[in-house]
Amino acid sequence: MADDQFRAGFACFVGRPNAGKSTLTNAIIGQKIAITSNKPQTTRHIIRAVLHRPDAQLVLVDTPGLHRPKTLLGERLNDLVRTTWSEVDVIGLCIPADEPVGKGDKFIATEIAELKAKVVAVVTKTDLVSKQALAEQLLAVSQLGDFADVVPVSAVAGNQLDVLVDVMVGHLPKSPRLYPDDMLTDEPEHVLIAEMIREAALEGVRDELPHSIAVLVEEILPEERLTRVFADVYVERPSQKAIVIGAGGSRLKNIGATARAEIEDLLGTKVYLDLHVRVAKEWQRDPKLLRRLGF
Ligand SMILES: Nc1nc2c(ncn2[C@@H]2O[C@H](COP(=O)(O)OP(=O)(O)OP(=O)(O)O)[C@@H](O)[C@H]2O)c(=O)[nH]1
Repeated sequence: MADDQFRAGFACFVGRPNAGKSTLTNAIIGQKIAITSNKPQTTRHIIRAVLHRPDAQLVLVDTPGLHRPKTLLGERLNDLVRTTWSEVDVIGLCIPADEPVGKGDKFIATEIAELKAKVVAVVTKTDLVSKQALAEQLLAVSQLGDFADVVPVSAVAGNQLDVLVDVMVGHLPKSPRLYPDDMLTDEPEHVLIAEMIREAALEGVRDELPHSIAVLVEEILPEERLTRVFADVYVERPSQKAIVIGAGGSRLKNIGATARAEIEDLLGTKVYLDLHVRVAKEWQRDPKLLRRLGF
């Protein structure tokens, strides 16, 4: 491949909560980097993952969903989303195949139409609908805006992912590589680890808890035979602390076991995980704590 033909650039997936953005990012990269959950709005950090090809380098940026800001956290998240949108070359607007195109999709489509990025409409979760329903959805989606392309995919079934990547790469500018060949993500390890713990802590808890949990990794200590990880799980109220810990500490034990297995995969060493649950009243409204938590 001649160097002057090489393409490289940034892309992100946007769409309403639960549209399948994180799952799609993971499926494309083939490694669990962004954090998925069946609860809306759990993606907190911008996580870049780099897809290397002989002819191109696609840098994926994961953003949280835009939503009505009710707290300082909500406002910061929205600022973060808009900043990201303005910096990428390609935006994949994700719309699930199994839900009608709605006001939320229209709102996002209109917002991103103003940007320099090429917009590719991505109809996600195609494994959930019939061919007929998919055809109708593709039509409805194409009427939503002036898209560079419309691509149906299923991240779960692994359908059309290569087509989507080809299309996105085609819209990247000609550019030399932006990152070294062996780099998959530029997120510091502690952010990935915090997300793994957060994801484990969210499993199976009530719907109102997700926004009340935050995780801060205090220390990562590599030793000869294992790595010690010290982390705090922040909740807003004592009642939430009780939920996270569970009867006799049983839930916290499970959270620790699940997260530890993932952290061991990430670090490639045995891990000793020290988890503490702390109550920080209204952490979502506390600028100092938000900054410590990386927002
Ligand atoms: N059947 C099916 N389910 C999917 C597919 N992609 C995502 N999902 C499910 O849809 C839900 C939401 O997926 P996420 O990837 O977390 O969605 P998101 O858009 O990142 O969500 P937010 O973080 O809330 O913005 C999860 O339960 C996924 O398992 C798919 O291709 N097929």
